[in-house]
Amino acid sequence: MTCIWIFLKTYLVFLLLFFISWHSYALIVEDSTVDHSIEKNIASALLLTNATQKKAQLLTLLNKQTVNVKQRLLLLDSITTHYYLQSNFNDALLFAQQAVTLAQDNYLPLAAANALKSVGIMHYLKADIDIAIDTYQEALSYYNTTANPILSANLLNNIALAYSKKNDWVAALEHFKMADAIYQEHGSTMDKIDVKYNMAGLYINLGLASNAIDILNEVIKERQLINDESGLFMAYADLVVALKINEQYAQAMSLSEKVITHYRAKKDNYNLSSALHNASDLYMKTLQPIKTKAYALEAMTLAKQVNHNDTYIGSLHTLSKAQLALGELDLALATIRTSDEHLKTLKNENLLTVNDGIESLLLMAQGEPLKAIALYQQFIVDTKKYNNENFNSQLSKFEANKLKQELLNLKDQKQLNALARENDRQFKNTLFTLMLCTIIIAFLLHRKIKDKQVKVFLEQQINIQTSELKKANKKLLAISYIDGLTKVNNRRCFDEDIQSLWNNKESSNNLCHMLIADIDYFKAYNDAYGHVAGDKALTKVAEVIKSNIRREDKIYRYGGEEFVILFSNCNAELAISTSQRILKKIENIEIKHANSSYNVITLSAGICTLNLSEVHSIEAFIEQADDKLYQAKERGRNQLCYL
Ligand SMILES: Nc1nc2c(ncn2[C@@H]2O[C@H](COP(=O)(O)OP(=O)(O)OP(=O)(O)O)[C@@H](O)[C@H]2O)c(=O)[nH]1
Repeated sequence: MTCIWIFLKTYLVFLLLFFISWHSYALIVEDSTVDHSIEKNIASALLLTNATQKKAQLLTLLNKQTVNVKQRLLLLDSITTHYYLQSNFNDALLFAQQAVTLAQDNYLPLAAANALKSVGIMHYLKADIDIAIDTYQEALSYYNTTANPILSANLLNNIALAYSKKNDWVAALEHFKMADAIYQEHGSTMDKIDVKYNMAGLYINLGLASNAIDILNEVIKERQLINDESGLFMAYADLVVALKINEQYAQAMSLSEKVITHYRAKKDNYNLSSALHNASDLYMKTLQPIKTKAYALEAMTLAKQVNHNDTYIGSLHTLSKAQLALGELDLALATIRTSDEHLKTLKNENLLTVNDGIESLLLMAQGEPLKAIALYQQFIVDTKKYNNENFNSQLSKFEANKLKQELLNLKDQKQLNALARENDRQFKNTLFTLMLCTIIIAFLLHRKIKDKQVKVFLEQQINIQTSELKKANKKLLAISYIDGLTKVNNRRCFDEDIQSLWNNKESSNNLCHMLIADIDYFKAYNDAYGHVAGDKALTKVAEVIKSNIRREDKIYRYGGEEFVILFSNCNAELAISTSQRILKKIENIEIKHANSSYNVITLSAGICTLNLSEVHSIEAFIEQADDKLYQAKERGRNQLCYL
């Protein structure tokens, strides 16, 4: 046994050592596949503050052969981010696309989805909205396989924004709803604020400025609370636009200056160009053409640098209006024509019409009335069309109101859902409590019923047992006073009866007599016929005595072959004559007794009457009777002697 134990212990220690060595070996082998110097270099490159140096280092590392897939993906992503921050969306797009190919070739769904999302963002920023949406959808299919709801929601959000950009409000709303549903269940506070922010964007696009203002003020408060500076300024920028639409110019302008200062400090030219464009538009609306021109020119320059097409075209338009207001007719005309070129490529009919109006005014001012009239006619035709579109836009505003209602319903629905969930929870709690109470009550009732049943049963049992016990006691008591052999009263019974008789001797007028009888030569009988025959003879004698006395008289087996009779309520003559008759009867039944001088069983007896003046104790009374019995024996047996 000890040997087996030692063997087992050694085997276990060996196994443990083997496991530790194998694990260490595996770690070494795994480590050897990673080039740590590359990891360190990537980390130090990412920490560089000089953008040019950073890009150069990242590109150098990307070209190294020893870079593994994971590191390559990290590098591509960092380079994409670098170009994005530089607002170089074309180059950012190239590197993001490389990351997509690499991730797809290596079957890395999450990395592929992330890279596709970057590609989508770049297309969006380049205003290639349809391609952006397709790319986002492709990324979404990857995210769905990675089962990460928040990533999917973020993408749905991006898709919604892209649809907003396309003025496809229904699709935008649909995607916002899908994203919102996920955020409500799985999203962080930040995610939920982002949904609000995007909803505000939708309101701006729908022309529902006051709704947008309300939501944006909420978003601003929440972003201030969580110190989300970049999100906060994006909300400020949108609030500027919403305030402008709502014609709250003073507020819009002061906020606009704050936003410009922020983006200038951050050197974020993309957002700065938008902010400058919004400001120039604001100044034009408040009839400040010099400021309008300055801001529009700066916005154009920056927008061109960062390929922000919308801002560039919008700024050209504002600039032309400012130039016209300043009387710079040639410059205004040139600006309008440049704007026309861009609008034609973008097929923006509305703005083209507006440009025509401005241009005809300019031609008239320049002394070219024929051209001006032709253009004006064109302007009239287009304006009609534009007015129609304006009507349509009114219609779409009507639609927008419906959408607004739908958005509010969505909000209400959310509250209703929350309420329903709360009600459901409360209902379940109540149901559970009720069930618990019911179970407890049922249990208690069951116990009570059972207890009652048990109690009744026990009571019945007790009653039965008690009555049986009483019967048994009665029986026992009766038995305890009866002689087992002869079935007449025993000595105990006699002792109690004589005691009670003695106790009542003075109060009662009862005349009482005691007979003591003894079978003659009974020893000889036993000797001759045996004890069984002796017992039978004893029983027979008892029977004879019993059947010859009155109901009020009592027979007792006093001991061995001796019997006592207590006679009550009778005179001495009756007691003596009864006794003599009994003796005669015994003789006459002729129980054969060869060793007796009478040849049959006989009785000798002594009888006396209780006389209180003569006897002073029970014993004395018994002694009197006993003396008489002795006398009967002395006189030859088979006879009665009395006092
Ligand atoms: N068979 C039987 N014998 C008993 C019983 N009780 C007492 N005896 C017998 O009764 C006999 C009594 O004998 P004794 O006291 O000597 O008296 P006796 O032989 O009757 O003589 P006398 O009384 O002088 O006539 C004894 O032998 C007892 O054993 C009993 O329950 N059954």
